[in-house]
Amino acid sequence: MSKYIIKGTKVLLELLDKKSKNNMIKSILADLLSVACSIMPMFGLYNIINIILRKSDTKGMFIWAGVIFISIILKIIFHGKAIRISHIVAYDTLYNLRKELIYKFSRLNQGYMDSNSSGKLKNIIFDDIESLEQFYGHHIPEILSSFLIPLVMEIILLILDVRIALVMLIPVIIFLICLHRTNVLQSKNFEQMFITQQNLNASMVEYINAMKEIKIFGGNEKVFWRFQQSVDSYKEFMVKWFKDSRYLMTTSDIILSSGIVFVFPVAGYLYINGSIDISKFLLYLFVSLCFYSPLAKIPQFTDVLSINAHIAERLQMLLNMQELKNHDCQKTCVYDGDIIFDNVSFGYDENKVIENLSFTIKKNQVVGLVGPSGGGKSTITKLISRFWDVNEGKISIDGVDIKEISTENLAKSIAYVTQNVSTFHMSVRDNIKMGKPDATEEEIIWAAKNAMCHDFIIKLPKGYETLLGEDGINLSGGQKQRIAIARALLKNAPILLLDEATAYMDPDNEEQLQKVLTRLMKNKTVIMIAHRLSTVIDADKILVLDKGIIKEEGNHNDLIEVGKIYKKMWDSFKYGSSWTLRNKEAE
Ligand SMILES: Nc1ncnc2c1ncn2[C@@H]1O[C@H](COP(=O)(O)OP(=O)(O)OP(=O)(O)O)[C@@H](O)[C@H]1O
Repeated sequence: MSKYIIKGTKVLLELLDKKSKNNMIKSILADLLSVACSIMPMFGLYNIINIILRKSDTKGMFIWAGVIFISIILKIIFHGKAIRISHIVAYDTLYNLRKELIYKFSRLNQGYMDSNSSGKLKNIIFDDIESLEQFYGHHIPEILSSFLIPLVMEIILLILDVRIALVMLIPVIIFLICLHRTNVLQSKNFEQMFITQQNLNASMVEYINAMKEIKIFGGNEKVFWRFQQSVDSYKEFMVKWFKDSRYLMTTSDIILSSGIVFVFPVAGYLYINGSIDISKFLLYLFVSLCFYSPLAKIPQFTDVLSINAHIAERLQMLLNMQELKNHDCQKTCVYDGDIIFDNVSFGYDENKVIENLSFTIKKNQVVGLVGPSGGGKSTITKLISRFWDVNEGKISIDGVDIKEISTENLAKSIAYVTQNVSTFHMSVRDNIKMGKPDATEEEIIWAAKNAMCHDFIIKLPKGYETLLGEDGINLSGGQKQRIAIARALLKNAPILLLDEATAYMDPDNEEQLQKVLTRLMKNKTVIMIAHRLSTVIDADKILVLDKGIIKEEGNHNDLIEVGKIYKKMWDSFKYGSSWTLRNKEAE
């Protein structure tokens, strides 16, 4: 076995918890007993042949036949037990790994989730982890018997006749050389295989997700070409790999099934020159028929083991990835003081999105963030929520660096409504209740009414019980946003982040909702990002952000008086609104 497989097997075993390790030992012990029971029939057969040849002791023959029968039954029982326990280990481990991984994802920098496609993440959580079942459920007990049965037979043959024992080994040696060479080739290719497989998976998900845009804007050929290219490169890679290893693979397959070709002439020669009697001759032939079949399973094991070992290493790397720094807060506190950006710099990659940014948002202040697209407005709200950690500088709430606040506490303190709201595959009521899991019916309806979604919810087929998501109802963008606002209202967190929270709504509804929000935002610290400037007109302070730098700061009237960027934006906004009105009037 190559070093790679040994190292990978070690990693696979490290992924087991203590209970599973103990169970694994039980499974191996049960399989060892089953191996002992597999050897017994050989003795029985040897004794039966002797009795037949001597034509004596027919009673003894039936006793040996009974021993063979009982050994077979015991083998079935022990092997069944070994497999049952190993499957408990397998599914416990898959469950634990999936749970740990999902928990890990929630503690990782959001950048990891963004830089990995959903296809890739699904691949890791579902396919990769599922494939480990082969190792834990089958290979641990079976691989042992595949080695042990021939090993015990070989020891017995060494005691009976060293010459036959050595001849038996010739095909095994050729087989092991081929197997080793195949494994070396495999370990060289595995990394590349995973990359091509992942590209294939990602391009397939991209193709399916982009179907809507393709239908509207065309470009099928270009996107399909990318998909086709990853299918082609996967095929080419696999074909080349099999081409390189074809002789090694076929030799290792065939050499074992032709083991008798080596044993038969040597045993025949020894019988003819009187070195062994006919019972030994028959026994050796019989053993040569059974000796090699367990070994034939080893290439399958090493194949799966190499894949599993590679997956296990990647999983371990992922599980050891650095999490967002997350000191547990000593007090059970909810942070609702001033939010201070102190010389903050941040970039998603090497390019800085925000540079040396400093500002203060006082407790219970309503602050509007405006500015050209791509200026870093959403990034500011994401940094406050710690989707990412700042590269330099410090963000503090209530005087505490947010890196020192447990993510749980920070999450309790913030309600965040984004442009792209996700609803979950559950009832409307449960979707709203996510803001406060123990909310009463009255509270849910209060939140829904204030977020202006009660009216459309009661018109849904099952009202608040209507299922959303894939097999349920699809809500419009504006309706989803109102559900998210209802969630935020229920949560009643001291800090409210609204990132284009009303962007999908029509102007009449938006205005109404804005009034409700203004009322409910009292006694909360609010950061509001808006392209429609009418939304932030009443804010205590407006920050005009461009290329990650605050260009202007003040309330609406101050900024109009300054007469620079904000004033220009306001004039364009007014012109846009009046243009719409004039056109409406003309209709
Ligand atoms: N996950 C990401 N990875 C890499 N770059 C990103 C990521 N998210 C945003 N950016 C980049 O960071 C910059 C600031 O983006 P941000 O979304 O904060 O701007 P914004 O002012 O909110 O824009 P908009 O008004 O269009 O929503 C942009 O150049 C954007 O391309």
